[in-house]
Amino acid sequence: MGFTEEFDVAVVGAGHAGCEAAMAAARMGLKTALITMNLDLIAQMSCNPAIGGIAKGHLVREVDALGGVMGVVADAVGIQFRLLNTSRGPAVWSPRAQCDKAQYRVKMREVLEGQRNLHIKQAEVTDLVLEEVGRDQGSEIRGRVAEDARLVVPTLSAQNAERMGHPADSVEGPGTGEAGTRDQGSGTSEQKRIRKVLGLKLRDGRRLMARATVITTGTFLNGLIHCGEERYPAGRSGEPASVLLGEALRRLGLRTCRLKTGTPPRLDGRTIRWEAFAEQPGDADPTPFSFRTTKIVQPQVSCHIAYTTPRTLEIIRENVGRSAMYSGQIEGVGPRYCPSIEDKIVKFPDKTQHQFFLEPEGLNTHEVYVNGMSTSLPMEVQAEIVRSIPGLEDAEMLRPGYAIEYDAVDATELDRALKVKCMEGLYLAGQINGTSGYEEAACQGLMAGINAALWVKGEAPFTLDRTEGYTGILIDDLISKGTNEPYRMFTSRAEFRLHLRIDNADRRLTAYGRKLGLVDDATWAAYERKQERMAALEKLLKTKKANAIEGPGINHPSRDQGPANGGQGSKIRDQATEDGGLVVPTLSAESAERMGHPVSLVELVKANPGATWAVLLKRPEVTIDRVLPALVNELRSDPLLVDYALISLQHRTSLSHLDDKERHPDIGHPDSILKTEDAVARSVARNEAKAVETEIKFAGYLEQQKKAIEKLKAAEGVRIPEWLDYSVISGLSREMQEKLGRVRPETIGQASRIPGVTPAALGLVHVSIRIQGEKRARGPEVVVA
Ligand SMILES: Cc1cc2nc3c(=O)[nH]c(=O)nc-3n(C[C@H](O)[C@H](O)[C@H](O)COP(=O)(O)OP(=O)(O)OC[C@H]3O[C@@H](n4cnc5c(N)ncnc54)[C@H](O)[C@@H]3O)c2cc1C
Ligand SMILES: NC(=O)c1ccc[n+]([C@@H]2O[C@H](COP(=O)([O-])OP(=O)(O)OC[C@H]3O[C@@H](n4cnc5c(N)ncnc54)[C@H](O)[C@@H]3O)[C@@H](O)[C@H]2O)c1
Repeated sequence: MGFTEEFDVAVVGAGHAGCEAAMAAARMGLKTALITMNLDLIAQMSCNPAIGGIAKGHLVREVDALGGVMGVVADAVGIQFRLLNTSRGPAVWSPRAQCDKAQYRVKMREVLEGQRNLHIKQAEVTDLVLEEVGRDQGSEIRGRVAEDARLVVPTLSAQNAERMGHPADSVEGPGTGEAGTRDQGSGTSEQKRIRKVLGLKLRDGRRLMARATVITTGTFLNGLIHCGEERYPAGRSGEPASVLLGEALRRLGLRTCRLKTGTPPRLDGRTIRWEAFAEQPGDADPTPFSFRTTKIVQPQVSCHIAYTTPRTLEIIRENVGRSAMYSGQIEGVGPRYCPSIEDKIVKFPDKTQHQFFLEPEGLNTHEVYVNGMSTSLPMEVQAEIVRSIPGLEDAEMLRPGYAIEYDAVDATELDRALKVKCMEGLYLAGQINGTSGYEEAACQGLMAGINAALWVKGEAPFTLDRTEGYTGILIDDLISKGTNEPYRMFTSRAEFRLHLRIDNADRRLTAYGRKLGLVDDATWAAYERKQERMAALEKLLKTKKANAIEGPGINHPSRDQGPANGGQGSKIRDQATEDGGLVVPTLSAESAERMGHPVSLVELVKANPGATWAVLLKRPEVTIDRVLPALVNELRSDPLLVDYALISLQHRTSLSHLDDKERHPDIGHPDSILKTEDAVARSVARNEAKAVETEIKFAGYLEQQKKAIEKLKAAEGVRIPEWLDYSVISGLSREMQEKLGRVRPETIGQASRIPGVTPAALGLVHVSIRIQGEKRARGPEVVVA
């Protein structure tokens, strides 16, 4: 037996899921190992060097609110911040940042190395060390049979076995397991053996024993890269595939599927004729991801917008048969929402051009990411496509695009804690569960790391439901429905969008993070101060009557538009008639006048004598950005509210061009120029104020959603016991038995979201819980001969 080490939690893979999982377990006080193939590629961005974006930004905010690290790291290395979707309501605003890709890795490694209890190791994990602890959920324990996934006999020291709560003799000696059993796709988890993971085998001969394991191997399991007719095994370009671990996981008998994703070519920026493209600068006052970030330190850069030409489309059409995607070479299903360029041309033949973005990969490199041009066409065709775009005639390709196929596990094999149902101590997170995207990976990693730690501590799992966060929605979707294409988060997946905003992620989740031990004292104190600030602002707005107003910018909505006011030609509504995701609560002065509405706040105040600001804020055309300048004196005189006075400051468009001498913030003077850090403070203050506005403006809708949430929670409250036997429920069709048996939903609510499960079937299940429960309580029936 080689060198063996012991840990509480082992995390396999240091991608976006693995980093969060390992940090969470270590911060919860457990001795944690993070094992990854290459230490220099920790938190590598396999593709787009950007974090966030629509709905993904929500996930990053939730990770941050719970005490995760993705937001803090992205803020530290972000080189272009943009708040997306601001022409729509606050429910769907979402932060995005282009990041310095190399710096992201360096910063994440620094964070990991600074964490007590966390041991980072470079190694390839090839196998699991397992023992069998029983069969069927709730069935009797059938003796312990030591075996590993490859049926190589593991041994465990008596001391270690005892520490893990087993009699030492139960794990020594040769295994007698059923050789090579594959229990794949049987549809009835009752038949599955329940096994426990004791540790991991590494390729270098080491063993690493752990009480819980989180596997986060991304696209590496049996990864196969395709570039035109060429194909070869790899985990990502330049990195080996994880073949042995892939085989070991297949032998566990879990249902798996084959998925595909792709990446575009990268260009040398020195060979691009930049003046041919429209520049797209970032926001002047960047919106950070983390509630903890007070300053954006990196110089900010621009991206550029480009379009395909008719010649580009012609080249792709002529060569589409040579794309690995269309030649039949790729079996895996690709991401519908991040299609390759050849996919776009085949699926949308009427579109005459496609937009893409030229994005710098970092501050110290000339490498440029061609966002929107993912492809698996042969390299020479890729070069031709690039050259067909004016401005890229001489562009040199640093790396070609490619597609990759990989194994993913059917997430209906997991419970809500992301634990494999038929295994003890084994958790899966990230792309291995069929998702696509760094943020989708990070939120799962965090939840799996937390739950692995809780399991080791002997505590109940921590789960989130669909009403609490996008993280809860993602996990519920995965474990209830599984996926047969890479799963990506969208705001449209949320039933309660107005309730699940980026601005209130901390209100929704930080108390949980605190309880779990992931939110430190300083963060908690800052969170509490923020709640006080917002409560004070709400109180001011609800009590202060808008009798007389003065101040610059308050009379003309066009002059003081905040980010929510970008919608042009929007229709005014007497009431905000849709949720915050859809309403554009503003109108241009011109159209308001045409429609006979008061556009001047002064006029509005005159027309509503005695009304409080909160009452006026309920009107769609009145926004907090317009109201706060009128309250600047009150804001400045209250230490709790002074930050909100920042909102009335003006700013320059490009922060990176600000000279120190020019920076002289003078709160209350609207023509002051902001310092860089004030720009962040301003965006933070604006988002807080916007949150208060949203709560006031949409109070009616929020109340309605609250009722719907309570209803959903009631359905979630009806638990389906693990012992429920679907096969004996009279009237339940075989199809329903198969669907319910495969997922084994935890609640009636979850059962209702399994595709194809009918209300009638739910009724039968509901009744059977009682009938079978009473039967169990009576005990086995005695048959008298
Ligand atoms: C080519 C490509 C294109 C992509 N395109 C898109 C896209 O278009 N849209 C999109 O949303 N997402 C895309 N992604 C996906 C995005 O990169 C992932 O969703 C995200 O990185 C997943 O995070 P993760 O933590 O699950 O895995 P990863 O970030 O892939 O990390 C996996 C980690 O596991 C380690 N590892 C693997 N096997 C072992 C082993 N046996 N032992 C030890 N360590 C191991 C690896 O070294 C790595 O550190 C793409 C990925 C690739 C590779
Ligand atoms: N699309 C890809 O090719 C790709 C590749 C690798 C990874 N990913 C994963 O997906 C996520 C990003 O994918 P995506 O394509 O949906 O989102 P994105 O972040 O690239 O784009 C989100 C939205 O912003 C717009 N947008 C794109 N680039 C922009 C820019 N430079 N500035 C401003 N707006 C821009 C897009 O049109 C889209 O509406 C990443 O978080 C990553 O996990 C995507």
